[in-house]
Amino acid sequence: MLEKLKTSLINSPVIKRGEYNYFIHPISDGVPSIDPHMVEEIAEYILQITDIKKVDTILTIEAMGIPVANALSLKTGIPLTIVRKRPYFLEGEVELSQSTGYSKGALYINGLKKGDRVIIVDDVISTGGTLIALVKALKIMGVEILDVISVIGRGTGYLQLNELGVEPKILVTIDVSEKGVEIKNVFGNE
Ligand SMILES: O=P(O)(O)OC[C@H]1O[C@H](OP(=O)(O)OP(=O)(O)O)[C@H](O)[C@@H]1O
Ligand SMILES: Nc1nc2[nH]cnc2c(=O)[nH]1
Repeated sequence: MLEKLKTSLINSPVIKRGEYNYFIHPISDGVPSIDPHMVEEIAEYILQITDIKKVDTILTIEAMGIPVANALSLKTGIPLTIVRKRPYFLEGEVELSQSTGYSKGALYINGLKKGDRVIIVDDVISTGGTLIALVKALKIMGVEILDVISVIGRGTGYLQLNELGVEPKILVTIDVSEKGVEIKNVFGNE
């Protein structure tokens, strides 16, 4: 399972962003181009491992969470809410600061209210900086997080989510070094 994802990940080029070994892959970068059959394979897999019935909206983060989250939204008919990188100044907008292994910035949540039940879908979890900030903000807002899914995982950042009471489901865990990408684990194959 997830053969297209695994095979393409193993061949991902790795560049330096500062000291950070950054892999380049269609799902996490849209580069070189995104194979819709790979997105379909991923979306199907996610629907097998998460209970989507009670979800009010699928929540993703601009930008590269969008392709997979949108595929899920189309397949399920559940609305898609995108956490953006620019403000909209709408009533109730929530700002949070995001940091990754190579960038810092602000994120803005609109369209969610207390009691909303969401699943968070993103493309990559690495330091966990993005999802930790988002989960903390959602808890303050009183939004109910039913599941957290990341297509690709690297490093140990996900462990800090455990401390927030969240067990992210990571479809494929990888190791990244200057030499390239290695597959460590596939979710459900434990
Ligand atoms: O676990 P972390 O260290 O936070 O890294 C994971 C985040 O990195 C990427 O976001 P980025 O801000 O690079 O934006 P992009 O999706 O627009 O590429 C990715 O989409 C994740 O949200
Ligand atoms: N494409 C890509 N996105 C990331 N987000 C956090 N780390 C990475 C990485 O190494 N590659």
